[in-house]
Amino acid sequence: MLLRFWKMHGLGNDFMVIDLVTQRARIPSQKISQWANRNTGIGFDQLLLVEPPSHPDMDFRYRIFNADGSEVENCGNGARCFARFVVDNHLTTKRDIRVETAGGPMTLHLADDQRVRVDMGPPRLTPDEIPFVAEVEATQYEVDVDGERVSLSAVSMGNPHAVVLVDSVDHAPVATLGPKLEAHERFPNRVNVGFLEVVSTHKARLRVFERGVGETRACGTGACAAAVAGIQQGLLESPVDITLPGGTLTLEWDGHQQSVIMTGPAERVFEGRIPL
Ligand SMILES: N[C@H](CCC[C@H](N)C(=O)O)C(=O)O
Repeated sequence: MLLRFWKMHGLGNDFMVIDLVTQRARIPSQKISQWANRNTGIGFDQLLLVEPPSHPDMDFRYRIFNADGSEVENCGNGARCFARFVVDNHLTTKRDIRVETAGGPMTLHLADDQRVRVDMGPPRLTPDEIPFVAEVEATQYEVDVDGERVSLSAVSMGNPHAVVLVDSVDHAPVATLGPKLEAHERFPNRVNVGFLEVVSTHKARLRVFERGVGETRACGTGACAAAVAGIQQGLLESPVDITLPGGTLTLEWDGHQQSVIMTGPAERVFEGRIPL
């Protein structure tokens, strides 16, 4: 069969998006890394599947697979593209769209200025929820990386994030420390690694070495986790504009049990068909 898909991106974090509501197909896991290949495939950071919901109070099921084929709990930039996809493909007439993910429920709102506002749910901060190996919950942890002591925050947005404060993202050790932390033994499910530079109380810069991908142009859940870590440490105040290499997201968070609200763009690049 020929499978219809859209290529989309959120601030350069790019996706293959497949409608499995009007198309019936099972995607073999080995196809994901083949399609993700930027030389011999379509090329993307994540594959997003749009599926019918399994809960009556949800509009869709939203599944996310990294370029390495691993299925993950959440993708913030992908959530914005998901909203644009289902509205532009007339899969819903709603503008507040409830989706179920492996990391929990979210509400996506397509705003009039073409930006998308996502209620990402509350951050999860206890070590067990992240998961992260630690005796007690803290805003900062010390982790040994090849004999080097690294201070980091650990936050889950459904998916796990480590946030490392740096003086400048331009000189951050993304390519060296990123992969070491991604696979660190204290993160049993591996982890996304954010490098956060605080510019002012309402502005920051961020680069993210994503679990299962490597450094991306932007990471929505990473921006959420960085905002939470900065606010918890009194370095940032809500709302926070976080600028990543691909552009800027706006994050709002009023404290522990509250949802993190993320607002940003979602773009369609092209439509395609691929043999399956
Ligand atoms: N690499 C992430 C999934 C995609 C997250 C990112 N693309 C976003 O926008 O949140 C993980 O393994 O948890």
